[in-house]
Amino acid sequence: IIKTESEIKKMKVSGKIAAEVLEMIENYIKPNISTEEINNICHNFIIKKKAVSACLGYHGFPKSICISVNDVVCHGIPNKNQILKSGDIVNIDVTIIKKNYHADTSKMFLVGQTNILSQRLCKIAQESLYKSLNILKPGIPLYKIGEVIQNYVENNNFSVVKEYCGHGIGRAFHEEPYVLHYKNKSHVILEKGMIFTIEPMINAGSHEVKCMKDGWTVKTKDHSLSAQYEHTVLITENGCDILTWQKNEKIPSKFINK
Ligand SMILES: CCc1ccsc1-c1ccc(O)c(O)c1
Ligand SMILES: [Mn+2]
Ligand SMILES: [Mn+2]
Repeated sequence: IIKTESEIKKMKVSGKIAAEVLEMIENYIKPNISTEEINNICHNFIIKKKAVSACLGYHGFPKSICISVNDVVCHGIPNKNQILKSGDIVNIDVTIIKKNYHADTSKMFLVGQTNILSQRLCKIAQESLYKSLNILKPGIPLYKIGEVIQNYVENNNFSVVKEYCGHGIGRAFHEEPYVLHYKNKSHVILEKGMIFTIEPMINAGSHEVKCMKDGWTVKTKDHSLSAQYEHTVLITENGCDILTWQKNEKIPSKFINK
């Protein structure tokens, strides 16, 4: 769905708030904090920004953000008995609504001392998102996103989760176009004014996942680590505008359009 100029203005405001939640929480991500506490800190910040969480109550989700630790792929439920420890890798996924317009973003946080595999998995996951962001402009086919991500991830001996995808976003949390993170044959062509997320989930082992009995928590089938990064992007005249960009976020120069 193509957004009008006034809708784009509102989406930029929402995107900034969602990015600020992830910037704000950074200093709290240390050993011995519970994921429930992280949820509450983020919830209160969102309220202070006169916004609301889009996750709370969405299909019955019980908390305000998703926190997915280690082999949890996505939709981890904040829990007072889940205490972060040194070596954990943690995805915090934030979706807020401000004046009816959504913005959705997530990133990885490394707790204390993490091992080389954890660091490499997070790096490749983030770079796969950046490589896809770098090709975005009106006229390119949507399937190029999945092609770029899957090629980069598999060339680095990791795998791409297939069960979950990126999505159009605006007045609704999820709308067309749906954005696959692996090779596909979508006929959709990117147009100026399109707004959607790209949110690749990358596993250290097999791409296979399974949902836990709580009906939410998704884990890797082989218990390997998983990492995810997500941005909400706007397709512009000559490229894209990352609406959930963080102030100190930088695309390593090797990914800047030559
Ligand atoms: C907790 C929100 C939720 C519930 C069912 S799917 C989902 C979700 C979580 C993170 C997302 O980035 C997303 O697009 C959807
Ligand atoms: Mn998200
Ligand atoms: Mn999303």
